[in-house]
Amino acid sequence: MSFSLIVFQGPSASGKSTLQSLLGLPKVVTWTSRAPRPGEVNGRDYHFTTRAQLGEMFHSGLMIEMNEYKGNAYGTSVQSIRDIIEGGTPTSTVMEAKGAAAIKTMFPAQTLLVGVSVEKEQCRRRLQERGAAAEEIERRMADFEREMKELSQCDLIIRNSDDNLDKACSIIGILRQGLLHS
Ligand SMILES: Nc1nc2c(ncn2[C@@H]2O[C@H](COP(=O)(O)OP(=O)(O)O)[C@@H](O)[C@H]2O)c(=O)[nH]1
Ligand SMILES: Nc1ncnc2c1ncn2[C@@H]1O[C@H](COP(=O)(O)OP(=O)(O)O)[C@@H](O)[C@H]1O
Repeated sequence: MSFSLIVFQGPSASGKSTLQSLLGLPKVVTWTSRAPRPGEVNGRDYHFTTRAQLGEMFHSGLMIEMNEYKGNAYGTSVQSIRDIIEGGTPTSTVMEAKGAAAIKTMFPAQTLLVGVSVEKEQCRRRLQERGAAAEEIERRMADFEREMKELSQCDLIIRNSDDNLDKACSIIGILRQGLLHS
């Protein structure tokens, strides 16, 4: 396996960040206009910024892609992806479907798109447990079916249901072995 960029894609609370952490590779820190959640750290979880600054960066050619998700803007810097492709050290990131497709189109041979699937009601419960407000939960659940369909663009799909975490961990373990020892 010669992939240098692993992109996790899936509905909100499907478990993208959980599987990304289990994979244990360096992470691309992307940019967002959304407010930090409790416990999130600027520069570690995201570069938190304003929509205006993100737009300026995009129009100055500093961003490889910028996409909208549930009323907030998200984007990946050109430099962060260039560093990975040139450096060759496997690195991971999480993205919504359009950004993931854009990166795959730009770097097809280096990018592995990993879809994360889950049942709708489990997803809703996880969002509730994460302490999201009811309105926020409904906003994030509104496109659940579409987001599940969009997983068809992925190279592989990991089912991360409540009863399947062990198997999901095993798949991530195999993936890690393959990425680090190829
Ligand atoms: N296109 C794109 N999507 C991103 C980027 N960074 C994060 N995302 C995606 O934006 C969506 C919302 O992320 P977030 O607000 O952290 O909520 P989450 O869905 O609970 O992880 C998720 O699908 C992320 O994978 C980025 O740089 N570009
Ligand atoms: N297989 C699983 N079974 C039960 N809970 C899970 C599982 N995977 C993730 N979670 C929990 O679901 C919540 C959302 O996971 P997270 O990785 O933050 O999702 P995402 O990054 O897709 O928004 C977290 O509280 C996480 O601990």
